[in-house]
Amino acid sequence: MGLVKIGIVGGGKGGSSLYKTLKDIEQVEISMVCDILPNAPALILARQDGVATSLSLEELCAVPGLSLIIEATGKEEVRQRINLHKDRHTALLEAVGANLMMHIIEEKEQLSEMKRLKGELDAILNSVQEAIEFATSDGTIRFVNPSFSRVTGVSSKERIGQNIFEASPNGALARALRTHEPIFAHRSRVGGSDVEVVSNASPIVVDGRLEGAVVVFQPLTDIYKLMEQLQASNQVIDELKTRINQITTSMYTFDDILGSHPEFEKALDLAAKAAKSDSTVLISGESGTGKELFAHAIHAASQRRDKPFVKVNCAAIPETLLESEFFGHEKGAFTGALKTKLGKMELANGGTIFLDEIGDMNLHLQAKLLRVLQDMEFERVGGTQTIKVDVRIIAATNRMLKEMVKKGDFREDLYYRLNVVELRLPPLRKHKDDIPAYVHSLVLKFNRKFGKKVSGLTAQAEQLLLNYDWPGNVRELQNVIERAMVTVEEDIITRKHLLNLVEPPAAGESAPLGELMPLEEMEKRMVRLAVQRYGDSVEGKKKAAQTLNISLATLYNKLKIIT
Ligand SMILES: Nc1ncnc2c1ncn2[C@@H]1O[C@H](COP(=O)(O)OP(=O)(O)OP(=O)(O)O)[C@@H](O)[C@H]1O
Repeated sequence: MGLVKIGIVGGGKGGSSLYKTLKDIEQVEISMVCDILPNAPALILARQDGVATSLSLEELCAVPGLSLIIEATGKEEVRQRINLHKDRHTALLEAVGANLMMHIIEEKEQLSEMKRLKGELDAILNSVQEAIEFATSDGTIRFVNPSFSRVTGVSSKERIGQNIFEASPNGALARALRTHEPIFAHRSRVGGSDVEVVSNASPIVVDGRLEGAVVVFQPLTDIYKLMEQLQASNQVIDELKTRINQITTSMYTFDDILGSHPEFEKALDLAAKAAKSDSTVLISGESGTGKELFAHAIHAASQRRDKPFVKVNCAAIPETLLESEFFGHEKGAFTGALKTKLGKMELANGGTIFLDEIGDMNLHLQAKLLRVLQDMEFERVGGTQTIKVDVRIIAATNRMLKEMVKKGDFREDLYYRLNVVELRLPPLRKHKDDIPAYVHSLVLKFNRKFGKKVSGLTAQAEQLLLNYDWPGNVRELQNVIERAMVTVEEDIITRKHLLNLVEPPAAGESAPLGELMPLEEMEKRMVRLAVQRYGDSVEGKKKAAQTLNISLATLYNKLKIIT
């Protein structure tokens, strides 16, 4: 269809509303608008749009090719004049007819808009997972979406037309209609089905009048399923957190171990061989000789290097918890066991477990550990299921296990089971030749840490270190060098920086240990000596307290009095 060219006569209220409606219709071209008043509203609009305007009716009638003239003044006289001047092919539509036509156009537009909205709404309602039901104010059910039938098993055919006050009188929809109030998180069964649901319903009020209400609901099973999934995910997260906190990979390798004294080299060779096998290793040596360092290095050089390295300090775990620490526990196994917890054995699966201070493990647990070493099987505390693991054992002790076996404090069978490869680390006093190399590497390390440029030690200072007996071994040497590096202001460590650190305390406190002195004085000296030896760190203080056979808290109290 070609363009319908229209002229509008009359630019008042009627003319301008006609103008507005017609100008948006694609097939229509408004050729001209005329009125005797230059500022008639339709004329202003037309000018804004670039549409021709005129003050003369005759001029409008003369526009060539006009299909239609709409007379919007409602005046008989105007109609007659148009008839007189218009081309005989041009139709004339009077205001009444024009209004009717406009009304039809508007209705048609509204209808197509409603159709579009309905299409969109249908698509939404049909695609949502939640069930939706609508009822009018008298309770007649008018609409259910496909999810409604999926959730309840009741077809839309069955449901639509029923009355909600009979079908589901206690449901959220009926309540919203009764109370005119929204209803939230309402739990009920859908009438006509056995499905328990959680619903939200809202009344629909138009111009203050209740038109109906709509309910949206989900079956409880879906919500339970989600909750279960959430709980399961949380449990996995918790377990992973625990694992991450407890598992470390080995932090040191053989490259971090210094020492070339023949006796020390023997230990290194044996450790390197042990790393290639899967055998259990028992590392013995005084405190601070590097037992843990060796354990790390063995793991790092073994086939298991990419698997966990889990350390258990057998002396630090309270006896009552030792078993649960090792083997884990089931939820509710004892008061405080709020959830299932994996033990160190399970955490170390595939890797290495380092049993530090093994000599401090009680006999009951020794028996259990022996069984585990033999079968690599155990049960969690409070559990019945046998758990099988593949773990390499490295144990360490600074106690004379053999002596303990003789006294009956350590199981002989366990001792032999652990002692497959025995690695004895010599005390530092037995390989003092290595001291210069240790010192060199420590000076480099602390230069980096403290931002200093210390080049080394004077010969006298070095001699002082070589004369000392190093009861705390390499750890004590580390502490001494660290303290000296903190105090040194020059670029070389001299004897004076070390004196207080490696010699018995000066004047007043200098009585050799063979001499008698007040017990109180003796205690102070021992506390000082222990902290000097093991260092100021918490770990150092723990060891000092352990060696002095007092609790950490007591050690802190004594230090407060001394300083
Ligand atoms: N041969 C070594 N080369 C370099 N550093 C060493 C050596 N031996 C020990 N160390 C260092 O000394 C410190 C103490 O070592 P480690 O903790 O391994 O001793 P330990 O024998 O396990 O002590 P404890 O029995 O008190 O637990 C660590 O910082 C370690 O890195």
